[in-house]
Amino acid sequence: MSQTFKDLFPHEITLGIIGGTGLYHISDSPELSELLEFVEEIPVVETPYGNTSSPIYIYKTLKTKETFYVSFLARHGLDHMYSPTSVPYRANIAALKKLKTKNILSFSSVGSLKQECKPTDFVLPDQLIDLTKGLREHSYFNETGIVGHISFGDPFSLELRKFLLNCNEQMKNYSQTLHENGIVYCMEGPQFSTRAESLMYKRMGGDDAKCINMSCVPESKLAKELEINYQIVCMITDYDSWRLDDKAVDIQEVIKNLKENNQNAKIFISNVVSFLDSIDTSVGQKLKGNTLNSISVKNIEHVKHGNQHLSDEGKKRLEYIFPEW
Ligand SMILES: CSC[C@H]1O[C@H](OP(=O)(O)O)[C@H](O)[C@@H]1O
Ligand SMILES: Nc1ncnc2[nH]cnc12
Repeated sequence: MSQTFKDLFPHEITLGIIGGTGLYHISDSPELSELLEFVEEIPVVETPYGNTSSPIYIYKTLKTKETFYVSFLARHGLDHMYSPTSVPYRANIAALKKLKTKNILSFSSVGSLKQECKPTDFVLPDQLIDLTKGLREHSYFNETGIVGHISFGDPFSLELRKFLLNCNEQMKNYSQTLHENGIVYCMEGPQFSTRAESLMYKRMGGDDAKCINMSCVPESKLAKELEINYQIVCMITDYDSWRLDDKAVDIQEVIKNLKENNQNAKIFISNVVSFLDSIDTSVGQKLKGNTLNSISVKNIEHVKHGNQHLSDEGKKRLEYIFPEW
């Protein structure tokens, strides 16, 4: 049974976690069960953009001075039913916005484009290159009758990155290799790249080309449109297909490292949850108002007073994601 937004959770969510391939739950982790108490399961949420890909699980922190709420959603569904092209990205991010989510920490399995970035290493990219092919809905403005062009020069939240890097630095006993910046490419898939494509991406990004996945677009763009801080954590499973003396990536190669990566993801999450007291809760404020300011001047009147360009459906959708407008 799906649930409408009227019944959603009353508290603000400080950290909304999105799990990717292989990461479908966080409640099975011994590290996390000491830090987080399960509060509520919100069944698949019905939004004006369709249903979310999974229920949203809500937890509260146990060991922080202040109580924070943390949520978890599985990007591809609990049974991995949605391909990277068919994930209901707009519904997922809209539901997180409705839950008053301030920060999104998104996990993704990626191929490495650099020798030093080894399978099971993590990357916290600071840039992305969109290679998707226009098959996914990339914006909340489509079909509304208004036009918005948000700034996306910094696709990931600088403040959230700083907080995450700080958490990582403070965890002295944490041995996971984390590459602290670089470019993540997002391809359409579902097939992996050819060797020629893989080599081209590697050369195109030079030293900064770190990894490739199929899912941070449009997720990151939509989070920015809804003024939610967003950072992707890339977990390397393979060397993609640029190493000509090695075999080209296949799913068996990816699966080999999924278990270890997902265990490390849970350790990463526990580190972050342990430090939530030090998160700057005003970080989201920087994005506040950005999207309204990105709407073309002529359209502002449509938002405020409505007119023939704003359809009833468009209005319903905008009301869901931006009730403050
Ligand atoms: C299973 S390999 C390709 C698949 O894995 C990644 O998924 P996610 O980002 O959700 O962890 C990649 O983006 C592809 O969707
Ligand atoms: N080599 C690869 N290309 C795209 N997405 C991936 N996810 C995991 N490995 C990948």
